[in-house]
Amino acid sequence: MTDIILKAEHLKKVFVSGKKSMTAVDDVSFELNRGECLGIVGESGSGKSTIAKMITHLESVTEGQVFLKGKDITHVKGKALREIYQEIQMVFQMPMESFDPRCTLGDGIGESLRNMGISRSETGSRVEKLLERCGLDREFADRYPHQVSGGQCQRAAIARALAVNPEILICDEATSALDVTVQKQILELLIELKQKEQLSFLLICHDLALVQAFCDKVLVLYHGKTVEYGTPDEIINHPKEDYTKRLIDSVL
Ligand SMILES: Nc1ncnc2c1ncn2[C@@H]1O[C@H](COP(=O)(O)OP(=O)(O)OP(=O)(O)O)[C@@H](O)[C@H]1O
Repeated sequence: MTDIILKAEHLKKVFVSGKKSMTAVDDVSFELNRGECLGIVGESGSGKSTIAKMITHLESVTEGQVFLKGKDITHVKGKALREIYQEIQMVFQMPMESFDPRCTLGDGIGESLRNMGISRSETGSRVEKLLERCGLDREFADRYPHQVSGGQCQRAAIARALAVNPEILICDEATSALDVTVQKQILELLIELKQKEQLSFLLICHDLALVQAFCDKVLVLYHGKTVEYGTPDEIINHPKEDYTKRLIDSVL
């Protein structure tokens, strides 16, 4: 039996500004199985990040529902919302910008642990383990964001996301700002986390080669609507819709 960890049903987001309204996401549904990766692809402005933001409550949901392990989390607040933050973490495109330049990477990675009341020494040893899990030596804990490369900083950002032991990682263009070799190394890290630790992923990206290598299912968005939803082989090698064909031609 498949174990559905995250499910979206008929998600809709309308942004309202004065008298104008704009539908960014329109009737999007998907399922993410535990230990799998769902890729969300589509041109700029198609609504990919808005979906991630609705799931993580950075944006409210206009219509539809989000279920985490069967529980409706669409409108939860307070303690229940804090629990969701522990289960679902995000990794963004610009790792340098996501760390405070005045703090060491170790401080950044350990912040959520200290907020949970974990002692400084226990936090320190957990940070070292997290760094090692993400392929960085423990001495990186003492470095500042400007003292590491983009790839190392992204590893540290993944370590920070993993600190609260989440079950789902949402990677929003997490490798886009990195050069090709480093992208591959980060992808290998994500594959390891998926295979060894049964982490589940939502991968928002433009890179269909990455989608092919890493995703179990793919959702293609166009103007906020689902164009296709299937396996990478179905979507990339046998696209049914013209939009998907054009998208593939433009990036492969
Ligand atoms: N807070 C907001 N207020 C109004 N409109 C917004 C807001 N956030 C996003 N939008 C609009 O919603 C649409 C979808 O944006 P979104 O960021 O989800 O696209 P995307 O597919 O992630 O794009 P990209 O690949 O460029 O990051 C865009 O037209 C965008 O301008």
